Amino acid sequence: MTGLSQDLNPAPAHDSDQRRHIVLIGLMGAGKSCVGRRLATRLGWDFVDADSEIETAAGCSIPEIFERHGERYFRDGERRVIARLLAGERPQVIATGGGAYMDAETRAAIARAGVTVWLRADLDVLVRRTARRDNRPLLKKDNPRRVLKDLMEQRYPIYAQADLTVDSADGPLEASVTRVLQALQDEGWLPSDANKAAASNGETRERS
Ligand SMILES: Nc1ncnc2c1ncn2[C@@H]1O[C@H](COP(=O)(O)OP(=O)(O)OP(=O)(O)O)[C@@H](O)[C@H]1O
Ligand SMILES: O=C(O)C1=C[C@@H](O)[C@@H](O)[C@H](O)C1
Ligand SMILES: [Mg+2]
Repeated sequence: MTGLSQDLNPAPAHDSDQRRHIVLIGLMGAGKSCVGRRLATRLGWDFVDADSEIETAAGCSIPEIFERHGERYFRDGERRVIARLLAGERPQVIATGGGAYMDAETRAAIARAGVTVWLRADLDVLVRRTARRDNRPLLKKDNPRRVLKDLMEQRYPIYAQADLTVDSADGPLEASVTRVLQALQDEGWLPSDANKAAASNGETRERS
């Protein structure tokens, strides 16, 4: 049994006032990892990337998990890892993997423990961004654009259940981070001085 199979701590049921984490969802290349990391820095919060946590638990990379065990095994591990992250008491920014929110159990757990922000980007942007690296097994296909288009059709109606939707258009990364912060403040998920508080808070405290 690998570390990923052993990662079995489910999230407790949380009351609505315990929605303490900021959870980023969206397709591959939407910016969950890079926007999430910088958002955490601005807030002075912890940042955690579910994909990295899965790799640590499994002791190998995501492409290797897909190759050795298949997607279903990855999805089971992903569900357990995200449940464990959500159970953390300390508020954190959590970047999920692109498929995580499609799992009904994970969606329900996220809704109990956090506010969900969908980073939305259009097809051309996603194709361009994901072409830079070959670490996404679902896109190791002849026509990654077609795959992304199909995933948009399947996933966007579900992603739309997020509490907030923020455009992750091209341009300076910090502009996307500012849009996320502003949306969280506008909707009352963060105090209006959250960003200023971050200025004196220093660096991101990243786990593991
Ligand atoms: N808002 C943005 N503006 C400019 N570049 C961006 C933006 N968001 C992401 N990028 C770029 O796109 C690439 C992919 O971003 P990132 O890895 O954060 O996506 P992701 O949503 O975490 O994808 P995955 O689901 O595959 O983990 C990075 O090279 C990043 O620099
Ligand atoms: O969109 C997806 O299904 C995925 C996105 C990545 O973040 C990884 O979680 C993995 O490559 C699968
Ligand atoms: Mg990522």
